[in-house]
Amino acid sequence: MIVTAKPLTAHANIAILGAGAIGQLMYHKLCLTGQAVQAEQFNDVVLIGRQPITQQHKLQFTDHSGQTHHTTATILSSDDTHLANINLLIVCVKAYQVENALLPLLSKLAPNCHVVLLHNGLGPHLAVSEALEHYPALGLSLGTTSQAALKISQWHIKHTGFGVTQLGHYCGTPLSTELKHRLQALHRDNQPLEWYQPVLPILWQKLAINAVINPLSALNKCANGQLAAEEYQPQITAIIDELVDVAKCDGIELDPAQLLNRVKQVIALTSANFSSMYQDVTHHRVTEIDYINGYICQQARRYNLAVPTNQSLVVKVAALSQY
Ligand SMILES: NC(=O)C1=CN([C@@H]2O[C@H](COP(=O)(O)OP(=O)(O)OC[C@H]3O[C@@H](n4cnc5c(N)ncnc54)[C@H](OP(=O)(O)O)[C@@H]3O)[C@@H](O)[C@H]2O)C=CC1
Ligand SMILES: CC(C)(CO)C(=O)C(=O)O
Repeated sequence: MIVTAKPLTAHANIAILGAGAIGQLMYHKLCLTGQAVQAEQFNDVVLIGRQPITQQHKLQFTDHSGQTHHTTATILSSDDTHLANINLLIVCVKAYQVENALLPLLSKLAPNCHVVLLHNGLGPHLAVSEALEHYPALGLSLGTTSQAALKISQWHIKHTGFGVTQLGHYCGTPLSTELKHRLQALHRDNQPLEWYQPVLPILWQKLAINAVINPLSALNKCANGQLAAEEYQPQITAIIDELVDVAKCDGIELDPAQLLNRVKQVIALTSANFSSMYQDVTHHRVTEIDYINGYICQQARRYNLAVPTNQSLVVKVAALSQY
């Protein structure tokens, strides 16, 4: 199916920062309706890339049924004046890229723009919410997705995994009902979009999943499913127990037994997957360890808690990343 985007107009009011795998997935999910006639109605989305000038690019999206869709997207440069029209900005860069990518944009967005952070790990929301204090009409929501996408080439992605996208308000002006409704497009292929208030407990739960699966799979060079083996269980329990203690000091009550069950469930559900950290290490890319187990350690320091298991995983993964 070919959907032709109109040139950028004042109607373009949703921007996705980070034109990578998840950024392009969100773009397609927000734009494509399966019917060209409707697709034009949803031509209000642009991507923000690293290019110094705004460009139009042909994108390809291979959906879960193997069908490839072609669209033309506007890739906005980070100093395009059209940023002033953006009232919903979905940030889809890696956790360690959020501050550099987002903070310089804040003064250029519509004054009532709502920002949504959608990355693995935790931590960038602290710096972002501090920066938002200078922009009282802006708002911040946080989220996480279990959808997955693979970059086939720079402008071609494949939808590789299904799952829930979980979002919730964090600070500033809440997301308008109209934009919330518009985000329901993310749910169009029956993958749940869930709203949480407060959102942090759900993000800590996702953090637990990543804090167990990502470093253990990277260090043991194994698929997620192998972590069900008996030999990993003491370490898994220790990672979770430490995380639960830190979260408690942060005001988040988590049930360690429930969390352990959830982690085991995700290990089983994603048994054939190689985690993103395993893949980052294999391809000599920077990992998100500082925002996963590293975030647990950072918060533990604030509360004078010892988290030796998480600390040793941070050190070991950092050492692995040097080769
Ligand atoms: N891929 C997946 O299936 C899943 C990913 N996630 C999470 O989603 C987040 C994004 O992951 P993913 O999409 O895979 O990562 P990618 O590296 O594919 O995408 C990030 C994109 O952001 C771009 N970017 C970085 N900094 C800037 C900047 N300053 N200005 C403009 N663009 C910038 C990157 O460009 P460049 O490449 O040039 O750095 C890249 O295109 C991560 O936290 C990941 O853990 C969660 C669930 C599944
Ligand atoms: C859930 C999990 C562990 C799936 O592989 C993931 O989010 C990741 O790889 O980063």
